[in-house]
Amino acid sequence: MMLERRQWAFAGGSALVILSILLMFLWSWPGATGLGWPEAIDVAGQERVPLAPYSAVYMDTARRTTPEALLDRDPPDFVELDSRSFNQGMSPGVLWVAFALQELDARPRLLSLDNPLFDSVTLFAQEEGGQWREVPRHQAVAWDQQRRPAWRHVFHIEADSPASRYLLRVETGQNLRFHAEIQTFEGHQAQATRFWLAQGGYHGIILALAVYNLFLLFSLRDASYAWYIAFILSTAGYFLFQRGVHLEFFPEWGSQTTQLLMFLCVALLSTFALQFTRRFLLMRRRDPDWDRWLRAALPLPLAGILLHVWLGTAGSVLFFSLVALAVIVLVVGASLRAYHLHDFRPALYLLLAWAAMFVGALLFVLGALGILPNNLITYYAVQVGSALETMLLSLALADRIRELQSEREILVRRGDQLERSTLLDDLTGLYNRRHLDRCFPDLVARAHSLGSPLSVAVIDADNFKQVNDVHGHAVGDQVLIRMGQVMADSVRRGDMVCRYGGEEFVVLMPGADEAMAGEIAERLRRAVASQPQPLGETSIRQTVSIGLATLQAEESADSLFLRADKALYEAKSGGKDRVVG
Ligand SMILES: Nc1nc2c(ncn2[C@@H]2O[C@H](COP(=O)(O)OP(=O)(O)OP(=O)(O)O)[C@@H](O)[C@H]2O)c(=O)[nH]1
Repeated sequence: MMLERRQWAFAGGSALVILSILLMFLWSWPGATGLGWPEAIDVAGQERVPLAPYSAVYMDTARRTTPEALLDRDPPDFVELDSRSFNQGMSPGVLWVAFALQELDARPRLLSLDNPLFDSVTLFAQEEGGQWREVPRHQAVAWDQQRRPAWRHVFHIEADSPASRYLLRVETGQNLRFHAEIQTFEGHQAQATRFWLAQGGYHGIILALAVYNLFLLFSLRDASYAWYIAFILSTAGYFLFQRGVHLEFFPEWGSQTTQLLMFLCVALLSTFALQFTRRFLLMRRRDPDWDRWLRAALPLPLAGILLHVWLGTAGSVLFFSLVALAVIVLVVGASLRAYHLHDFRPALYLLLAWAAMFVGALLFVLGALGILPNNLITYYAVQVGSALETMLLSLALADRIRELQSEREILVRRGDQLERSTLLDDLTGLYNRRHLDRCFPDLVARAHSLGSPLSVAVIDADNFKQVNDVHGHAVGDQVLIRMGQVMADSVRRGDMVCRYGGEEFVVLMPGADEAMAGEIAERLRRAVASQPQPLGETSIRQTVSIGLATLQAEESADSLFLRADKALYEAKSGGKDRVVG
């Protein structure tokens, strides 16, 4: 019984929700209406007046080309739109904007649209007799000083014969979003100047950073610089085409070519962003799991270009929006992982860079949706975000080099330590036999080539077995350590003292002839004998026997060593605690 009541409640609730959605849908469904004219705009004394608040907007899915054809239908079949922000997303038809103008003041006016990428934009004015005529396009002076129709959809509203009613027709296969203003010539000029300043500033920053990082690429030979340059150039390319900068120089390119170039730039910048992130964060080595996802996403942008013809403009916009979203999720995820999981500090700059771009895009979208005012800040927000992103990425690269260098230094230091530890004797800290074997032949060769003397002493502790037997191995070790210190202190700087093994030592004396070597060896013998190893109340006096030999002409290292060893044998058999050589 309980279960049944619950089922009823569930069904009732669902029905209520579905009903309210249906009602909301019907409520918001725009009905067909006749063409209504909004209140006439009074532009007198104003430099720039936005058109949106003073206009009525209609969607004509039959895509009629003239006002006569549009108004001919009875009952009318076009639909009045609620929005006054000229932002319809992907357009299902032709947008008609109706507005009326009050008598103009003495200054001529222009109607200017900020989006240059529409397929066709026409302005119609109603004559006294009721018939419609096409308003001529504004002839602008281009970069080559030639006058030609403005590429930015600008219409010349004649001052002497102001028509009271106007119809603006906008047709496009892409996003139907624009901002329109009625401007004086001066207002128009000021806007154009600001536009070129902003574009010049943005592309200047990108170019400067591209050149700077190109130098770094050549000197550091790190592929992440190449991917960075490719990424910022394709991003700049996107803005160049999106803003219509190229149309100033190539007005014949038109909206279709521009659209394709924009898709190409988005595909390239997505690919380069992925590659840059993979390389920058050394993902193949440090985060292979996440790297697999980035690699899997790599072919997507290219596929979008290949599928472009089949997808059409609307499909391509959707496809590339999804690709861009996937790329953002992947690169932000990779940066977060690098920072949090692997403590890679440069990833923080990367995150800041993506955040700058994201905030810029958000402001732009909010401006476009009419949630924020559609002003200079929101209009240029993406480009400002992109410029900030570019600079932060450049900082990220610098920080990364510093981080990698310090990592490398630690490795080198560790390597040095390792290298040193393989050359030194564990017990005494003197050089070990391996180092002696490596250096001895080199020193002999150098002595021969320079004609300088070289002597070698082979030293053996006397009766050392007794020390071990009487006092134990640990005390024996202490005696060996102390002997090593005393020997190292007794020789000259540049002489090399090695522990050859057990209680046997070797001293190489470059530059020491027979006499000098004898002096050094005698000093060493005396020093060892006169500095006993303290042991509780008493001490252990240790002596050494030394065999000496000095390099002869063309003698080999082996022969020199053998002679010194023989001399040691003589010193031992001669009574120990002496130098023979
Ligand atoms: N404590 C200690 N003893 C060592 C070490 N290496 C070798 N010995 C000892 O040194 C002693 C060498 O003894 P022998 O070769 O008989 O020579 P000796 O007693 O010094 O006699 P002579 O060389 O003839 O004067 C042995 O008892 C070895 O165990 C070491 O690293 N530590």
